[in-house]
Amino acid sequence: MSCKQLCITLVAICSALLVIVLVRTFTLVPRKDVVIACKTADSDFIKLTDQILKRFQKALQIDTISFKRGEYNRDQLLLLGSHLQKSFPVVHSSPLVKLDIIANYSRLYTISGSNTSLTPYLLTAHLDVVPAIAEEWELPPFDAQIKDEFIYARGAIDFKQGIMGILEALEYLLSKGFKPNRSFYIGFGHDEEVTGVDGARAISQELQSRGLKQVEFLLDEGLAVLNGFIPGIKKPVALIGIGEKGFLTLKLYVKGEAGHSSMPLKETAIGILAKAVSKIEDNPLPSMLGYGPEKEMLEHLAHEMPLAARIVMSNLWLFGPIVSWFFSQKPPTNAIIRTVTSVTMFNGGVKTNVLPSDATAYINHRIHPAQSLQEIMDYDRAVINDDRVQISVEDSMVAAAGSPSGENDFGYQIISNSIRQIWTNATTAPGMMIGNTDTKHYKDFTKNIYRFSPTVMFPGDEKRFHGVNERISKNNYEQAINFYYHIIVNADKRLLMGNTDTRHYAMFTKNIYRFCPTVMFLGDEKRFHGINERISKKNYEQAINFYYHVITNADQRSLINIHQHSDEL
Ligand SMILES: CCCCCCCC/C=C\CCCCCCCC(=O)N[C@@H](CC(N)=O)C(=O)O
Repeated sequence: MSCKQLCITLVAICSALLVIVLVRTFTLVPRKDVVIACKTADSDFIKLTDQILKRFQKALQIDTISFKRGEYNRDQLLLLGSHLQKSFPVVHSSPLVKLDIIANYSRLYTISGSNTSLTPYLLTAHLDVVPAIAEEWELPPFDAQIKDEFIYARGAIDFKQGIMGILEALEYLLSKGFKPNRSFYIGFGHDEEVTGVDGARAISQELQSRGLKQVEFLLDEGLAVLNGFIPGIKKPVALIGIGEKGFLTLKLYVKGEAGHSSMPLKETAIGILAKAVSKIEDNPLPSMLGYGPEKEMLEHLAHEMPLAARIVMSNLWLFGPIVSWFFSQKPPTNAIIRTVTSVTMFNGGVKTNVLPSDATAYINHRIHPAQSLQEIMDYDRAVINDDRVQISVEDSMVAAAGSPSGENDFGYQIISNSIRQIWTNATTAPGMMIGNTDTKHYKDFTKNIYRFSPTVMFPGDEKRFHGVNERISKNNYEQAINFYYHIIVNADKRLLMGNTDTRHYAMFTKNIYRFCPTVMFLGDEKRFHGINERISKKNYEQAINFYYHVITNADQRSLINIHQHSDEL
């Protein structure tokens, strides 16, 4: 090949790449329905009254701690149960609501809708919390005191705002005479923090034993309304978890030889294990960017970014390695691109002058959906590369596949629209839940599983999960209640509203109307996208005349000149 031919080929390749890059950059724009913003002045806005605030604080003061599987504060769970019972009298006395206590502490509410042809949906949350080291907190973790408009308490964002928010919304709706069309379930597990095997699993079994085969969608705790977490985006980003990382907890064990510390061996069990753990920390797993839900997330968000970032994020096939490096720099973004590794426990030795007879460490991996448990085990074994370290699986779960997040996916769009009604300046996108939830116990009921917590977060707040100073602002708790209100109201519809092309014109006007000049009788609705779609000749004539009048009427300067027929002029 001559030099000239080489140059032409290179220019052709670069031009082709440029075209692909630009086409992707400007065509990846997600669905945006026109939603009616929820305003504090709305007649159905649920205001955070003193009473509502007090019962939330009371729920937070009850320390429903889970310690390990089967080990949780049973008395406190019962106390929380009676607090819910007292706080929501309408919910607990409504003929539309049936409550079952499952496995002694978990709660399953069945809310009966009038239209049995609609598939029910499921809202879930958990009653338990993780322990808290009180001395490290600014305010005591189980007092629920308020400072600078924030309520500080263990469970404030994980996840008693969900429990109380859902019940406040339902109490309000029922007290206003709400009678749902679509049935729904509310499941509150009591041991989510220790994998939900006693609570959520039992709720799921109860639903199965009732013959429930399918739910339309499931909404559980999950990602949040994030401010400043995603490089390049200033506005809040509400991420809806469509997938969930798996986990793998490995036990590393080294058998040593006890003896007198005055005559040490070259290496002790603790020393051998420390080296293994150190190698694990020094060798993070590779980035999987582009192979899981994070790809969809970045492609959804690209159009919100400045041009350079937009080009990069729309074309991960080309710029993946740069983005991987960038995302690796901070724990929250690092968590979404790879399987992460945390050494969470290390035990060895019994006395200062005794050589340890053994040592144990636990490694907790959160697994990216593109990787298998076996791959991670093999990786660790190769990195440790020391047969004296025995590796065994303590617990595991494979990652959950991505739930649908398309333009016509009912559950996803209901959640996305409800979010945008509350956080009107937020953009929504599918994401990957980096922690684990109770959703694993419900996966047989639907592939439409979504994980979203109505929690507003700023950088640094992620450390409050299971950490110190967990808190929620009063305003955010009010938003959480109203978010669940809208979920219940929106999900009660049969079909997605705004399922038309109008969303593509939303930027031009807020005056968007949807009407078909079609005469319908009961039963005709099945003809839409069904069989025997038809229109009468007369109706078609009416349709023509309807559009004639739309055009002539809209041609007026203002409403006063509207007339019925031209012969009336
Ligand atoms: C670019 C986007 C970055 C994403 C940033 C995420 C910021 C933080 C948002 C949500 C964090 C969610 C993590 C909390 C998990 C809460 C649930 C939980 O704790 N589950 C337990 C359950 C268990 N024992 O299996 C868990 O350990 O995961």
